[in-house]
Amino acid sequence: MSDIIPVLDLAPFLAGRAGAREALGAELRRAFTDVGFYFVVGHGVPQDLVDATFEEVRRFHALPLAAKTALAIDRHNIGYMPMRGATTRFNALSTTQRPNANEAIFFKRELAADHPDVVAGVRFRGRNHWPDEAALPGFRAAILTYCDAMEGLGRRLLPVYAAAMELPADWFDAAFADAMFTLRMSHYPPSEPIPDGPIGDGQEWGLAPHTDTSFLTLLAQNRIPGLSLRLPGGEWVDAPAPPGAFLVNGGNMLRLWTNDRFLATPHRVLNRSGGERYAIPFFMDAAHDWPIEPVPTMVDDAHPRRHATTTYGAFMETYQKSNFHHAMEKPTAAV
Ligand SMILES: O=C(O)CCC(=O)C(=O)O
Ligand SMILES: [Fe+2]
Repeated sequence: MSDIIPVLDLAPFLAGRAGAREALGAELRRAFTDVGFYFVVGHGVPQDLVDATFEEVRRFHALPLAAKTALAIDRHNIGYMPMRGATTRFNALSTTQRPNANEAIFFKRELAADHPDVVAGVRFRGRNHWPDEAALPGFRAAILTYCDAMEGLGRRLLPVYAAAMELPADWFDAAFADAMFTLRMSHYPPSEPIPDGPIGDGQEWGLAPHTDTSFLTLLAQNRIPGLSLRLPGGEWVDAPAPPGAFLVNGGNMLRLWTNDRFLATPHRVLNRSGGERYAIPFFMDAAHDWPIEPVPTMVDDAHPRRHATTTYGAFMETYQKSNFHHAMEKPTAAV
């Protein structure tokens, strides 16, 4: 399936086979030490659901622009971000100050109007912006179903992450009981040559090189290529897309939890397919106020603690200001 990216089969673990969690944990640890990406198969998510969600992202972006801009992205980072609405600035990898050539709509956990966090205006705990049911029948229900399936898969993976860190199986359960998550539904038009420089091999980036912020990113396999990732040796490789597998990686939050012992591998998108490309990454993190710090098994004399305790809310506030035009106070230098 892939020579470079390890493939983890969840089926024996989900069937309750003795020793399966520990065996997968060892594979996961190797994946995050050597590559920073892995495929998961035997995950229990029906392919029909993935196919249906790709169809929904295509339907959404085919709406008239006015219907999309009516759902404009807000301070919770929920809603529609227009084409070239973000510039990757947060990390030292970025060679560009040029905005990314994609548009996207972001959804988070569906919260009721009377949820205490909504009432209190807690940042990143806002309400989703849905298109009119008449304009896009069935869209909301389909997206909620996909988010449930992704949250379920993320949750099923947590005991394996605990095994990879030599922690008890339930170590992450409480932290992720009310997990933060974001479904990003992106549209990348065919890449355009740019007149004034060698960025992206003379093309405009669909998404410039970046690391994710997440603990866990679940990326449904794409029939349209365009994603590449940077191996620890510095070489960029195109991500293969085996059918039925999810491509999984971790971001800055996983580094925080693991005291920088697990990789957050850079990746980028350039849509040279000649057609439209869509993607539906699902990002998962601990609850909004959960204290996030290096787990005890990742700190020792040889690996002194490298991060102060933070929370999703505090971390993301800083990140958003640096990268998303709608959240910016002033342009920030790369850090
Ligand atoms: O479009 C893709 O395949 C990946 C997107 C991605 O890396 C992101 O949204 O963070
Ligand atoms: Fe990413």
